[in-house]
Amino acid sequence: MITLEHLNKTYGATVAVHDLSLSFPDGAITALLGPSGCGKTTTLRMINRLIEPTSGRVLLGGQDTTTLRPEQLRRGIGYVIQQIGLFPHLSVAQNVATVPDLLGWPRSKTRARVDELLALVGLEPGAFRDKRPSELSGGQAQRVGVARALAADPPVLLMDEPFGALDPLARDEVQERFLNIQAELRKTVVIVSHDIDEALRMGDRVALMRAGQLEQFGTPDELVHHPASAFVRQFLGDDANLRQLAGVPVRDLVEPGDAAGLPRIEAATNARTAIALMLRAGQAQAAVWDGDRLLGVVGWPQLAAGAPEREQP
Ligand SMILES: Nc1ncnc2c1ncn2[C@@H]1O[C@H](COP(=O)(O)OP(=O)(O)OP(=O)(O)O)[C@@H](O)[C@H]1O
Repeated sequence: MITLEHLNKTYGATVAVHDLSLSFPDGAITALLGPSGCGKTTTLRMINRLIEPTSGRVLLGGQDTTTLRPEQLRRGIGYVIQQIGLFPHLSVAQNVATVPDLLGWPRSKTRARVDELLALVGLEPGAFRDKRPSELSGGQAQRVGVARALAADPPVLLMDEPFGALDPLARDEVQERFLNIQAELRKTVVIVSHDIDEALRMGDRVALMRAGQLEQFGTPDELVHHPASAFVRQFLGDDANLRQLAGVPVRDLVEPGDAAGLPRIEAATNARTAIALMLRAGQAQAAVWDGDRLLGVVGWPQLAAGAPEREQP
């Protein structure tokens, strides 16, 4: 759906993006990853024309984006940034309704949509609809930002370090929630991150950039197990395997077995956390529960075997 063709952006003598050609798969999350200054944000912003390319093209559903008016283009593209920029004088509901209001949706339709989205991002509409941004925690504000970006149901969502300002616990929670939402909505998502854990966890695909160019594009498994260059291997680090486990819920690794006396872990717990819990409990196995349903057990062999190939959308 989104295709970059020989995209370049220069600022005087600085080459921010150099001859970048890349297609972002439909209905999947692609993480743009790379060291500071490698051109991630510039690339993202050329998709919604907040930055105009020096040369090259961006195609959206086959259409050259320069044939669309920027405002028209941006209404079809949700945009979430780190400093979410909620309007402080507007309520949560009014913030989420920004684009539907611009599009002139009837009030009742907008209201229903706002409540639906707040529920989707895990904010009880009755409790949060009328709050002001200043009354929200960082994680709650970020979820309102996601709800706002999804309000007009855009097929494409661009996210620039969306969870970067959150503490690790809140970040884990919001990432998990976003992945659950995405499993349902299947938007075409491009997420900029310099956080390797986040990119490996969130990305169905990862585009690793270096100095304005694409170093490797592939699934997290491909980057971890088949790095295309020494740079990729170094950038992901020696513990890339362990990092990747942070993206695998233990429900994917469960095997039948005797759960008696084993420590309990929830099915949604990621494999890396599971290892930590088992270490702490001094056990080589744990029982995996989905609420009050016992799914089976996981043990070192499954966990140590590394992350399985993930199903690709
Ligand atoms: N408006 C600008 N004027 C001049 N140079 C710029 C401008 N915007 C970006 N650059 C330069 O272009 C390069 C790429 O910047 P960009 O913000 O895209 O990197 P990034 O990968 O998103 O970095 P970070 O992870 O630090 O946000 C950098 O060298 C940056 O200094």
